[in-house]
Parts: sequence; C-alpha cells; structure tokens
Amino acid sequence: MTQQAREFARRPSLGVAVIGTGAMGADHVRRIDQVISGAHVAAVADLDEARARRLADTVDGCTAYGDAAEALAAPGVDAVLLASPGPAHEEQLLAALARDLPVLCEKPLTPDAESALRVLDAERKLGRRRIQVGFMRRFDSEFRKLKRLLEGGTLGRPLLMHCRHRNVKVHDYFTTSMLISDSVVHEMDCARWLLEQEIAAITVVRPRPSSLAPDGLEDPQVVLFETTEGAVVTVEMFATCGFGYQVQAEAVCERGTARIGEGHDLLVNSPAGWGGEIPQDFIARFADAYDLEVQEWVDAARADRTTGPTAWDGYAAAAVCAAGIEAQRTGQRTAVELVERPDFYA
Ligand SMILES: NC(=O)c1ccc[n+]([C@@H]2O[C@H](COP(=O)([O-])OP(=O)(O)OC[C@H]3O[C@@H](n4cnc5c(N)ncnc54)[C@H](O)[C@@H]3O)[C@@H](O)[C@H]2O)c1
Ligand SMILES: O[C@H]1[C@H](O)[C@@H](O)[C@H](O)[C@@H](O)[C@H]1O
Repeated sequence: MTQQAREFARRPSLGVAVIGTGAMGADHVRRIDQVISGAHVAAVADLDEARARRLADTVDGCTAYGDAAEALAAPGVDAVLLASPGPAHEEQLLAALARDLPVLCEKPLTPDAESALRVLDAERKLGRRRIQVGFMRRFDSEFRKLKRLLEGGTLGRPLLMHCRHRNVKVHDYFTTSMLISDSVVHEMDCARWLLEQEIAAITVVRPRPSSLAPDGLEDPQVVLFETTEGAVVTVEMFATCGFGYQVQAEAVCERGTARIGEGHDLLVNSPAGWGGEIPQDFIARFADAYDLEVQEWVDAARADRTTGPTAWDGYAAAAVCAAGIEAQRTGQRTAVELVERPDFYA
C-alpha cells in the first residue's frame, strides 16, 4: 500500500443517508453495506416508513425515518444518496445543498428543466459542486470501451448511433411521458457523453402500442436526436418487452462501426442448443457499473471532491426531456432549448 493509500484508508467512514428504499434504494443500501469500502449506511428514509424500517433492520447502526429532512439532519450523516422518484428530487437536493452535503442523485436530476435550473442555481450559490447524477452507464465497462474508441478517432467521426433500450416491465405508476423522462433520459446522457455534443432537436415516432403494455401506456416508441454538430441518434424504447433487459448501442462512424450490449458474456453449447442468458433488470445488467459509480462517489466525497456526471449534465438531459415530451404530444420535430452553460460547469 502506498503512503497516500494508507492515509486515505485512515479517513473516517462516510455516513450515508439513503432516501427512498424501493428497488434502487434497497440495492444501494446493500452495496454500501456489503460491497464497497469507505462508507456505511447511517440512515434511511422513505414516505413508507415501515419499508424504511424493514431495510434499516438489516444494517448495523442504521436508523429509519419517514421524512427525508429528518434523515439529512440525523447524527452521523455526512452525505446523501437520493433514490426517491424524480419528482421528489428537487426538494431533497435543495435540502442537501443547504446542509452542504455531497449528493449522489439517481437519475433524473429532476423531471423538468425549470426545477433542474433551480438546482443549478442553488449549487452555484453554494459555490462548489456537490451533486453527482446517477447516470451509471458512464461507469459501465462496455460503454467506457466505446467512449475510448470514439475518443481515439480510429473509426473517424461518428455519424449515427442506433440504440435499443428494452425493459421487461415497468412500475405501475409509469406513464407515457416517463418513457422519455425516466428511460430515454439515459440515451440522452450517453449521446451527449459519447459524442461530446449537445442535443439540438428531438422527434418521437409512435408505432402501434403493444397489446401487452398496461392500459394507457403507449409503448414502444422510437426517438430520434439530432446533435449540434449534425450526428443523428435513434433510440428504440420498449419498456414492457416482457423478455429481458437490453441496452444496446451501435456507433456508425466514417470508417467503421462499433456495437455494445450484445450480451455475449457467457455462451453455452449444450445438447438442447446454444445461447446465453438475458438479464431481467437493470440491477443485474449494470451491477458492476453501480458498484463503481457509488465507490467513486464515496472516494470523492471522502477527499472533499465531486466527480462524475454533474448537475449540468442532469439539467441538459432534463431540457432534452422537456422537448421530447412536447415532441411526443405534437408528433413534430422539436428544438431543444438550453441555457448557456455557466463557467462553473465548464
Ligand atoms: N440508474 C438506474 O439504472 C436506475 C434504475 C432504477 C431506478 N432509478 C431511479 O431511482 C429512483 C427510484 O426508483 P425505484 O425504481 O427505486 O423506485 P421505487 O418506486 O421502487 O422506490 C421509490 C421509493 O421512494 C419512496 N418515496 C417516494 N416519495 C418519497 C419522498 N418524497 N421521500 C422519501 N421517499 C419517497 C417510495 O415510497 C418508494 O419506496 C428514480 O429516480 C429512478 O429513476 C435509476
Ligand atoms: O428507472 C429505470 C432505470 O433508469 C433503468 O435503467 C431504465 O432502463 C428504465 O427504463 C427506467 O425506468
């Protein structure tokens, strides 16, 4: 161990309050408690206090609350992980910033651009970046390989990207606009990050809905982004495909193409045939990415730094979502309105 690593290990463990103890919150609590190093779960909070209590009972020294504000003010809380639904994020982010706590906020930063701008303002007033947004694909090894390949330039400029984003099923509170603001928001962030361009316009095309989608959910949809430098990204979003969790992307460049997400992890030949397994949800598909994301957040917070996707990235995606929801409604190509990027987020 180097001297620097020894010093780092001596720093006190980060006490984390996890807000929202549903699917993602419970998985992050398990991760902080059992997988990563340098942090412990000091508090959990959920509007459903009984759910929070059941989870707290599985972790030594963890207290449950029915209110996020109480958890943020609890003794031993040094940082916050928000895993409540998007509409609750603004209030909880502002409360965390008011206490100058580092925050890992599950995507989306907020569900609309106006509230995202209010969060940016609060962070700028605080005078230092405190928010990391949970765009976990940036921590996935396949996405990182694709990013490095595109940066290396051997394939020339990327012209097109084709993405497929399929979920087995969705929560019963899922709506057609959430296909954009909760699901395609990942492709918005990936496109911005991989291509290093903003998204200038968005179009949404709706095939006939699957008869297996819940009533009122117009699923699947095809979404097209045009970037500021003229690249085009297509996204098939199918949130109730029923058979597996698939996130795939193919970049088409001037001198070649590159694909990720084909799921070629383990291929088995057997008397019954050949093939592999399809993960059934994001928790299985992105397990390693979430581990790395949370570990990097904890390491940065313990060193009094902030890393990863910023509140600006969260706002930029929210602005594309706003245009996307409008495009869904009108069926028209819709321009994205983005405020000028403050130097604070350069
Ligand atoms: N990065 C990813 O791949 C990924 C995957 C799933 C979910 N998410 C995000 O994580 C967040 C949570 O999603 P989920 O699937 O775990 O949802 P969920 O519905 O399973 O859990 C949300 C929990 O938050 C609680 N809650 C609601 N309002 C609250 C409030 N104001 N304060 C405290 N608790 C509140 C609910 O009672 C529920 O227990 C969302 O922002 C979602 O978009 C991200
Ligand atoms: O909240 C979830 C999560 O972000 C998943 O990664 C995505 O695949 C789903 O579509 C979305 O509903």
